[in-house]
Amino acid sequence: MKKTVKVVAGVIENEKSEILCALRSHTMSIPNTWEFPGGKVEQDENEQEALEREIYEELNCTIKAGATIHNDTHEYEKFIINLIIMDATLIKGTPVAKEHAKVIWLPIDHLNAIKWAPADIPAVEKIMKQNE
Ligand SMILES: Nc1nc2c([nH]c(=O)n2[C@H]2C[C@H](O)[C@@H](COP(=O)(O)OP(=O)(O)OP(=O)(O)O)O2)c(=O)[nH]1
Repeated sequence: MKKTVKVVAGVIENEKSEILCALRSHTMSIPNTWEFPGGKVEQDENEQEALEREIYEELNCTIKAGATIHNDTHEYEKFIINLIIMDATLIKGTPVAKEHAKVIWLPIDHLNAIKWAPADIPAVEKIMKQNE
């Protein structure tokens, strides 16, 4: 049976209404695809805590996790992901790619110009639709 992995990811918006997008490196799982930064929820932490921890570890900045905007499952070849995407507010610092190949800020109406991890596609469509 495939394992289900619970992953939190953040939609971080800047003052120009651009969204932070992160490129998974060739050494990561699901390589060379774009994602909302975040990661797996560990035991003994809630979803907000997990997101705030992951963003600090991966991007060296402090965020406050907000409302959940997407919560769905997607079946990959090797595992099932429960992807929970939350709004996030940058509190301190500037995001720096410590583990990703790079990070970029994209206007919402350009989000579909990059190749997203398959589990993210419905969320990207939802975010773009809400912005129309
Ligand atoms: N952070 C994040 N991960 C995502 C997204 N969409 C998506 O399919 N994923 C997948 C990629 C990874 O397989 C998993 C997140 O785990 P992780 O960020 O801790 O990745 P990792 O490279 O340490 O994981 P792994 O190699 O041990 O599998 O969820 C997303 O938007 N954000």
